[in-house]
Amino acid sequence: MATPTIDKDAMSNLSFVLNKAGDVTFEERPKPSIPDPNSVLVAVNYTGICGSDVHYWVDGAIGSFVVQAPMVLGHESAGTVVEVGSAVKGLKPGDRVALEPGYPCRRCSFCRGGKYNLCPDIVFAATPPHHGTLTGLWAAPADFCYKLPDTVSLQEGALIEPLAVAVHVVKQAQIQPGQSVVVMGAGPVGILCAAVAKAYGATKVVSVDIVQSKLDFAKSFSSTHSYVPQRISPEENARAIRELADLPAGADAVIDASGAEPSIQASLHVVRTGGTFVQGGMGKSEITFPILAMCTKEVTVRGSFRYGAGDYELAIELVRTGRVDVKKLITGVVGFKQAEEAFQKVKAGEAIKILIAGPNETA
Ligand SMILES: NC(=O)c1ccc[n+]([C@@H]2O[C@H](COP(=O)([O-])OP(=O)(O)OC[C@H]3O[C@@H](n4cnc5c(N)ncnc54)[C@H](O)[C@@H]3O)[C@@H](O)[C@H]2O)c1
Ligand SMILES: OC[C@H](O)C(O)[C@@H](O)CO
Repeated sequence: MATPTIDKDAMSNLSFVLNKAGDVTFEERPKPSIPDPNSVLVAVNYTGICGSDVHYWVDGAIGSFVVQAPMVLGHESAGTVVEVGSAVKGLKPGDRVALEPGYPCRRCSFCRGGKYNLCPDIVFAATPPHHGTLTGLWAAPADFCYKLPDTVSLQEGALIEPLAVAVHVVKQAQIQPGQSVVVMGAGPVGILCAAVAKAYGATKVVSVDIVQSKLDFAKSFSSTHSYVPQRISPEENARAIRELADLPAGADAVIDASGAEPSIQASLHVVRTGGTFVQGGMGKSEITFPILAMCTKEVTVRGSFRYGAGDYELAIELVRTGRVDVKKLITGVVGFKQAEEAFQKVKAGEAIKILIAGPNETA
């Protein structure tokens, strides 16, 4: 097939810029060029809104990451390759790609040890001071752009990022076929963790959330059971979850995708002796933690941060094979100029995932 000609000079590089907390503007920024022979230029087609984008928009900071200069938001994107560097193999103009938005140094002990998500010098889109992908054109290393199969749409491609987060969490949980999993939180990440756990062979997947409508969606998507925490102690909520799902010994694995202290506490009581707990949610930095339950049950406790080697590939494969139907998470798609309204809807809890079309997207 002939390579399509894409005129990058005719493209807009309109960007959605956060100036400071609550203050966003649209700005036509200088077009990036390919920085080195192994990089590509991508026209961004669709971008999802992550809770972290909303946090930066509302508070101007997440923990020690503070927006000190105007920053383009967004990091959940898919796009179309416009131009490739001279050394790039395997990608050509016109290819549709999911963008992995964090670029590690490739030289530190974490990168060399295969855990590049832990690289201290990673340049991560829309984590200050680095600009994000809510922009027209994006330059990226070619090996962090994943070609989408023909049957996977660009809109689905924008959901590969949160799905890769869930893939990483589930890998950390080391879920085996036939096991039971409790997922605290049924936002996009929790829902996707539940779906990936099911794809890994978990036969009981319990979603827990304080919002009934989120649980209704989780049940329709992949969970086998759901539970709304009551105003009782974490131990009592854990007991209720075990009774509900017929797990008298507790769950093999528990994943926190809420960041909420009470659910982290309940997690340590619902996990079985010798089970695994994975912290994926990012809430308060310090909490009261049931450390004796962890000790006496010999619970394996793991963190999970972003995604690493193989996670994007597996996320794409889960979508290609229909095991995780990410389309169902898309509440709506808005034009680029409606980005702020889309952020408002996500903040108000009116959407699971809203996609923002890129400024060059006409559909
Ligand atoms: N570890 C990582 O690399 C990584 C990556 C992306 C997101 N995150 C974090 O994962 C979490 C989930 O992300 P998301 O986009 O789904 O966010 P979200 O805010 O949409 O989902 C959180 C869910 O937790 C629920 N919740 C709140 N309190 C609860 C409680 N006491 N018990 C049970 N559920 C409760 C909320 O109702 C909500 O549905 C967030 O904390 C986010 O910051 C972590
Ligand atoms: O999906 C990736 C996450 O949103 C980011 O790690 C963010 O939460 C912190 O920079």
